[in-house]
Amino acid sequence: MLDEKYLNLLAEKYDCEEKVATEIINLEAILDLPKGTEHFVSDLHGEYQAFQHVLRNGSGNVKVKIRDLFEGEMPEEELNEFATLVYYPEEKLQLIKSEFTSKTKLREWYVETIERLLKLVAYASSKYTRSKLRKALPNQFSYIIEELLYKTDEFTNKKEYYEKMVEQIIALNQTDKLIIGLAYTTQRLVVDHLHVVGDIYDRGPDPHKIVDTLIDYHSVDVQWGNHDALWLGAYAGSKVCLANIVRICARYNNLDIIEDAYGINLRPLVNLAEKYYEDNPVFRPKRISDEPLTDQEQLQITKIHQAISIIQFKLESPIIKRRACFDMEDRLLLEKVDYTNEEVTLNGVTYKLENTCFATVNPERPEELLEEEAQVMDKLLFSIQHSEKLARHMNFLMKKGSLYTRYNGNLLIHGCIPLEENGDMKEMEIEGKTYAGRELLDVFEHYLRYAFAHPEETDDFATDMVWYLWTGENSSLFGKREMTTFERYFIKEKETHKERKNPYYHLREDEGMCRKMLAEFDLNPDYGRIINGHTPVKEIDGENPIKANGKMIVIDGGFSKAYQSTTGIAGYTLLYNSFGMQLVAHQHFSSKKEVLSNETDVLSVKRLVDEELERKKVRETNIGEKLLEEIADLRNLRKHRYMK
Ligand SMILES: O=P(O)(O)OC[C@H]1O[C@](O)(COP(=O)(O)O)[C@@H](O)[C@@H]1O
Ligand SMILES: [Mn+2]
Repeated sequence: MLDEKYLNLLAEKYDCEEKVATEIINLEAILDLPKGTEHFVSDLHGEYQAFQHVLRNGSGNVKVKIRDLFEGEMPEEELNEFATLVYYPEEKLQLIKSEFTSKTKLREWYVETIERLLKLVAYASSKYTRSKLRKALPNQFSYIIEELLYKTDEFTNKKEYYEKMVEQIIALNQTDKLIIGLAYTTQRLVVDHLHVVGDIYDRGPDPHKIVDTLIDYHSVDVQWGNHDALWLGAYAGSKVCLANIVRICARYNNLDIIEDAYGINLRPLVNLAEKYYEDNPVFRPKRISDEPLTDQEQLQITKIHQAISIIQFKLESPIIKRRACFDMEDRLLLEKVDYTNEEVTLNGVTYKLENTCFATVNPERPEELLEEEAQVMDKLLFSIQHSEKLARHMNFLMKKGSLYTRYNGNLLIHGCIPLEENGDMKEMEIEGKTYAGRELLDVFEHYLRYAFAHPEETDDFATDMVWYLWTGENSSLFGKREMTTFERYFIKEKETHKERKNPYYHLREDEGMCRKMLAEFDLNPDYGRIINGHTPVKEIDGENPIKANGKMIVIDGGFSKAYQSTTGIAGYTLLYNSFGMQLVAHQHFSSKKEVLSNETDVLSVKRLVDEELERKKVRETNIGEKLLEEIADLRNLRKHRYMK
């Protein structure tokens, strides 16, 4: 029985029996609609343009709908042109219009295009309620579009009615806006809910634009990646996380993100860098941007990259020392260095150091920051915590994000569930208590949320823990024994660069193991799957993203341009509609310009993961569960208030 207070509140909204009944009827009907389409993406790594493309074409879903409707009726080129119009309506309209020489012909094209778009919207919305469709329509035209969508079928003089309306739309110069609106409505309808399985940030140039897009997206959740946690950590007051994000931006020639997108003043860091550092080949920026760097610019970035890397290594030491439970003593590398001979001994082997830049390191106390370095970090932290835009973006990540998500029976997680070689959940002792599996992840998330809520605390356990999530052995986001950043910069021998992966990464090939992990998260192993990002699937070497008899799907295919040569493709995405699950492999995306002019859709190859035996309904989804609860409440209200 619901308590009286709650019933009273509910009765305020449904203040007569008819309203209660109407809502019950409405919700019951929704339960029998087919489940909405879920779209999964991961490891976007700042590649805004490529992300936009898969979002706009719904991982090929828009084209499928267009084909269903118009194949045979339109020749292939026209199909492609129409699809491109739906993806990039503003730009494509301009291109198409510029090719018309006669007004009458353009008018004919308008009439036909509007009609086609209306058909497409009607088709794409056929599994949704009218109210949902209404919400997806461009506000200023919703009335007209609804008239066109619904009335046309009912009247015998439908042709005339339709023509009259379209004629007026054209006469009043509203056509372009209407076409654009209908195109966006289609994009929105083909995907009901978007999951971003981590790593929005780092390596690529535009993570901030991706987050802006996600903020405006109609329905989305995020599973944090290790790179996202790094940004959250920086904002939450972790200086070592902050040093890392600046280092990665310098490494990939993306300091614009920090300076221009988030408005952070890098001057103090630049001054420090100019004072202590020279050119150094391993610290030259990796990413070649559209506008090549001048030698001067490249040199400056190279210096910044060294300055911030050394600060990062220094900042790691005290954390490792004060947090025994992180078990990272072997990462106290600055202290292991023999500064006279420029050597370091790791696991009993002595290696020569190359490309060193230890001008600010005091061999007696290597972890000590110079006064200037400390000031740089204080200033950087102050500006990062006062960037209005970053605050907005980080708050969004907190609101819509989590370490893992249980959704419609599946487990979505960026990295891993730390395991022992024998398949047991790996334990970690934190502040005197031992955790493993789901409990461990919940504790991690608790600390991250605590750190975020207390940005003024910079050296407390929770803040250090966020850095651990980036780089620690038991972190579900990282899942490797060590991050060999230091070795990769300073030691030539490749064996020192290796980062040993948690046994999870081979055990996940096993169906039984995946079932066990699903059960650990209270999901039904017969129906659920684990959806992972984080480790690039090397198609090139024949690796299969669908593992463990379909219980495990890894969708990091390399949106990140920097990684495409190792994966061989340009990313995977996953679609899950009422008929089942499909994996989409995307080929290299060159540019929006290329798509617009050649209408070559990025070739995407679909692979069936599984086909549902029966079409899945809303009733069987997370949303369905909520609706069932609402219905039960309403039935209660009906009984107690209206004695029915
Ligand atoms: O290719 P880069 O930029 O050197 O990055 C390598 C580092 O990135 C990591 O792979 C982490 O990033 P990912 O989450 O994208 O894998 C580290 O394990 C590794 O040390
Ligand atoms: Mn990752």
